[in-house]
Amino acid sequence: MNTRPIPIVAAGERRNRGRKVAVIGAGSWGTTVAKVLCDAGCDVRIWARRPEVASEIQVAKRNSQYLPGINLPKQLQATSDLAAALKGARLVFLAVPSQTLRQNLLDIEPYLDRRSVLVSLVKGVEKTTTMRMSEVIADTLDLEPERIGVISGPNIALEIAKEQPTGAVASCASLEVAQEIATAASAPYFRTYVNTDVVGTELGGVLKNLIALAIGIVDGVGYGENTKAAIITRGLAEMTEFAVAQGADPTTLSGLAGLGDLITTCQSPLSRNNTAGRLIGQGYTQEETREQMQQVAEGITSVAPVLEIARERGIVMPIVEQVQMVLEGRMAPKDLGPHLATEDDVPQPELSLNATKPGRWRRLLDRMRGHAE
Ligand SMILES: NC(=O)c1ccc[n+]([C@@H]2O[C@H](COP(=O)([O-])OP(=O)(O)OC[C@H]3O[C@@H](n4cnc5c(N)ncnc54)[C@H](O)[C@@H]3O)[C@@H](O)[C@H]2O)c1
Ligand SMILES: O=P(O)(O)OC[C@H](O)CO
Repeated sequence: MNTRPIPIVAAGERRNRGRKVAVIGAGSWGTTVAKVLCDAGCDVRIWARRPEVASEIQVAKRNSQYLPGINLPKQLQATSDLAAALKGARLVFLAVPSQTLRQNLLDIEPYLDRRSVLVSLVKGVEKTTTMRMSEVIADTLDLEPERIGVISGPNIALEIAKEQPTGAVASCASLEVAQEIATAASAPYFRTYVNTDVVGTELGGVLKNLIALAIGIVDGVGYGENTKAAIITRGLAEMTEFAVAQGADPTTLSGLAGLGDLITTCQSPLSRNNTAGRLIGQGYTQEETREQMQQVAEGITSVAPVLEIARERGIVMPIVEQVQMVLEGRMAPKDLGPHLATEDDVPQPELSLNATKPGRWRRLLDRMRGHAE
């Protein structure tokens, strides 16, 4: 019997041989995912809005604006022609800003194969509708859930483009389709797990951006690690409560798409959300920060729609509320940290979930006093 281990690359290449995939959007994340897909053995076409970006990727195998210094795989094909990018693609990965996705979907609709699966790589919500990206896809293209997927995780593009190892989660209502997506997007330096919790996977990516803004703000003020650790810990509780109220599985939020992504975005100076927060903490206005940022910082746009949903559903999100107050100039950045607790007179027990909800708090106190319901 031949017991020699099969090299992962070869196995991946074999599984993906002849698999045609498209990536829509050639910013830092779209280009990085295109590299991962190529390294996994897929036949990849990336669409860039600007012809000069497509041309640089196609000819020089570089995307110098978004991934400076990275050599892209020689087999990667790039185009600014949507029809050419989508021809024959069963998996279509979407890496455009959240606020343009709806229009981008309308643009690609005529060229989609009727069996195509659309995979969102986007970590924002639509401001005008408060919809998650999978909801925008379903709403715009009227696709069944088995044709909509999501990938999310601790994924700073430049690190992955340098082949520094990490993981992510591919999610779809159909486990079989999630596995197909994960197989296509698994390279030796990029391990993709699967789940069927689209809501949790998607919201993990959205909500960690809001907590990373808070971390950036206190970093800009000059606060240290205690403040940040408190925000990350309480932030995860806020994220989990919000996501579970929308139907997410809480375990998703403690996995790569939740805690994992929260850690990387809060720690990395490469994170755009973290950077935007830091500029605001240093005293720049929201407008000045937007001008300085050359790239998408999804968190800034997601604060208002997330809070709109939270308020409608009675979910208390003190950190995100304070981020909004700071963004709008209603709170000084230096005041964000000390106000992590609610204004209740009674000291609260620390809970991973719902510590801020008065009803839950009262029930918990009752239980602690031995008056269980
Ligand atoms: N960069 C990362 O590390 C990373 C990792 C995971 C997820 N994401 C998510 O991926 C999404 C895309 O982010 P990114 O990092 O690639 O952003 P980016 O700023 O690097 O690139 C954005 C891309 O969108 C293009 N674009 C702008 N307006 C457009 C329009 N109207 N139509 C089509 N394309 C348009 C830009 O030309 C650019 O190619 C975001 O939701 C982000 O949260 C990013
Ligand atoms: O640069 P950010 O803040 O958009 O974060 C990038 C990724 O989402 C990290 O997983």
